[in-house]
Parts: sequence; structure tokens; C-alpha cells
Amino acid sequence: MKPKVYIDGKEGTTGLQIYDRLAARADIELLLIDEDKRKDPAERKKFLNEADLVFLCLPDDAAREAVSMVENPATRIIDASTAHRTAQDWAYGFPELSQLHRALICKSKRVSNPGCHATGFISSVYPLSAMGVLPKDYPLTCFSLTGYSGGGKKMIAEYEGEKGGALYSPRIYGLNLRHKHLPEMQLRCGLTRPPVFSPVVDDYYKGMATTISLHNDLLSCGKSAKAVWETLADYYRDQAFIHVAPLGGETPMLAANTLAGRDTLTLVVCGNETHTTVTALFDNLGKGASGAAVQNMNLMLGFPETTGLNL
Ligand SMILES: NC(=O)C1=CN([C@@H]2O[C@H](COP(=O)(O)OP(=O)(O)OC[C@H]3O[C@@H](n4cnc5c(N)ncnc54)[C@H](OP(=O)(O)O)[C@@H]3O)[C@@H](O)[C@H]2O)C=CC1
Ligand SMILES: CC(=O)N[C@@H](CCC(=O)OP(=O)(O)O)C(=O)O
Repeated sequence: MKPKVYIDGKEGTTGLQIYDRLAARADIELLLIDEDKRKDPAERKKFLNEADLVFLCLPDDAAREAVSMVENPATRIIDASTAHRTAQDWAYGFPELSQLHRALICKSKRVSNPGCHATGFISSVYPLSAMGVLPKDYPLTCFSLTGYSGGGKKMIAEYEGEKGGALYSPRIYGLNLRHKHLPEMQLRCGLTRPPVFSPVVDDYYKGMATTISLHNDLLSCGKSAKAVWETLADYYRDQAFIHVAPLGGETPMLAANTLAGRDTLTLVVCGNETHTTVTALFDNLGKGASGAAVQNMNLMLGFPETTGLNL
């Protein structure tokens, strides 16, 4: 019997991208709700309980409500929203972080998909912290560029409709320094202080560049860009979805849309004897959302991790 899969919120930006990755798959049965009933709670409840695995591609409150509708103990959930990313009883859907993360995803009934900015931040900070290069109390700063599809249908409409001058230029947001991804960044990396985080949205559809900046003399060990690069290259050497570029990168500038349309993430380490930057390049809708969600589904259902993905 093929596992039955339902995407709640399939008509949204993340949901459609998951659908695109699954539509042609013969190893699952996709359950499709009637278009005119896609927000009908009773109909959604039926689908949520009929499925072996559901993706929640909904705003946070609707995701919480959807979880409360699930009564079938066999139904497994991957939540793409922020609602459960710091919940201790949910597995954190970032399998490359450790064997334990991967094992918990494989067996868990509840998996929370990482936030897009958080994915970029954690991909560099977690290994450096786990390998003892970065002290847990390091005063981290991070800036993160994203395309406008990161803001979902509403922001896409803003950028693709008649727009004013400001939307033609990069915009720094999250100015209260309390962006919703900060709790998962801090908790999942075990940091004792939250980073100073500045997200930036710009006038292109998708793609991200998330950068942390380090003073080498404040690192616990390996006080050079080369040592940071070696640590990351070694940590991710066997991963299909995360690659580490040669030290210094391969281009004189880093374009945030380099990996648009792909489900992989590339880390670029730059710097010198005194300072280091690490930049994660990826697609907010690939490794930053839908691609990661499908990767998690494959692990949960026992399929090859790379099935149906744009490596
Ligand atoms: N876009 C991105 O790059 C990323 C998004 N995410 C997260 O994924 C989730 C979805 O985001 P995104 O796809 O961008 O958002 P969108 O606004 O593009 O899509 C959300 C979808 O949910 C539908 N919806 C809203 N309320 C309900 C409800 N009560 N019942 C059923 N459907 C409902 C909306 O309907 P309607 O079409 O009528 O508006 C819409 O189709 C969010 O939590 C977001 O934060 C995570 C990582 C990256
Ligand atoms: C451009 C823009 O607004 N982007 C969104 C991030 C989208 C996202 O990752 O949402 P989740 O937190 O559900 O993962 C933001 O920064 O709030």
C-alpha cells in the first residue's frame, strides 16, 4: 500500500512547491481536497485523518489548529510554519545536523521544518558550536538576504503588482531585532545569547544568502578562516544536500539567487587571519522550506532521501 500524503495549504507558495515535487511520484498517493473546500474545517479534518503523512503549509495559527484536528494516532505531520520549531516534543527537521537529528526525524510522528533564515544561520553555527570552534556565548551577528517569495502570497502580490520605489531596493526588516526565527536559532544551536539578526528582502523571487561574521580571536580554537572552513567541510563531507565551497568561494561576489530552483545549500567561507564570514546560499523555497520538507518526508517514509529533488 502506498502511503497517503495530504498537503494542507496546497494553494500557497510553500504548498505548491511541495506539490510540484510530489505530483509525479508513483511511490505515494496524494490526497487532493476539492478547491472549494480547501478551507472547510470539516473537510480538512477528514483529509488530515485519512493521510499517513500531512504537510502543513499554513500560517502559524492555522497550523496549530490543524494539529488539534488530527485524531488518527498513525497520522504523521511535517509543519512548515513557525508554530512548533522550539517544541521539545517535535523533531527538528534538519537531518544534516547530527545522526541523532536524522534518527529522530525518521521515527517521529511530529516534525517541524526549519525556518528559511534559520536554516542559513544554523547550517553554519551548529557545526562550529558542536565542534567547539565557536563558544556558546559568542556575540553573533547575522544578516540574511531573501527573495520576496519568502513572504508568501501576500508579499508576492505586493512585489508583482504596482509598486512604489522602496520595493525596487533591498529593505531591511525585523527592526525590533525580535524576528520570529530567533528562538529556533538560539535553542537549536544551544547559544546562551540570541544573535543580532537583520533580515533583508529584495526585488527578486527566490534565493537566500545568510551570513555570519566572526572575529577569529574570539573563537575557542582554530582561530582562522581556514580552520573554520576545514571544520565545516569535514562536518558536511558526506551530505547530499549541503556542500562547502573551496575556501574564499568560487566567485568574486556572492549572488543571493545562486541556488534558486535547487534543494541544496552551499556554505562559502571567506576571510583572513583576523576575520571570517560564513555565507549560506540556498533557495528559501528549496532547502529553506519545500525542498527540506520533502527531504524530511522521504526520511520519515523510508524512501531514499534524495528522491524527487533538485540536487
Ligand atoms: N514562503 C517561504 O519561503 C516560506 C514559508 N514558510 C512557512 O510556510 C507556511 C506557509 O507559507 P507560504 O506558503 O509562504 O504562505 P502563503 O500565504 O503563500 O500560503 C498559505 C496558504 O494557506 C492557506 N490558508 C490560510 N489559512 C488557512 C486555513 N485556515 N485552512 C486552510 N488553508 C489556509 C492560504 O489560503 P489563501 O490562498 O486563500 O490565502 C494559502 O494558500 C507559513 O507558516 C510560512 O511562514 C516557511 C519557510 C519559507
Ligand atoms: C520575506 C519575508 O517576510 N520572509 C519571512 C520568512 C518566511 C519564513 O521562513 O517563514 P517561516 O518562519 O514560517 O519559516 C519572514 O522573515 O518573516
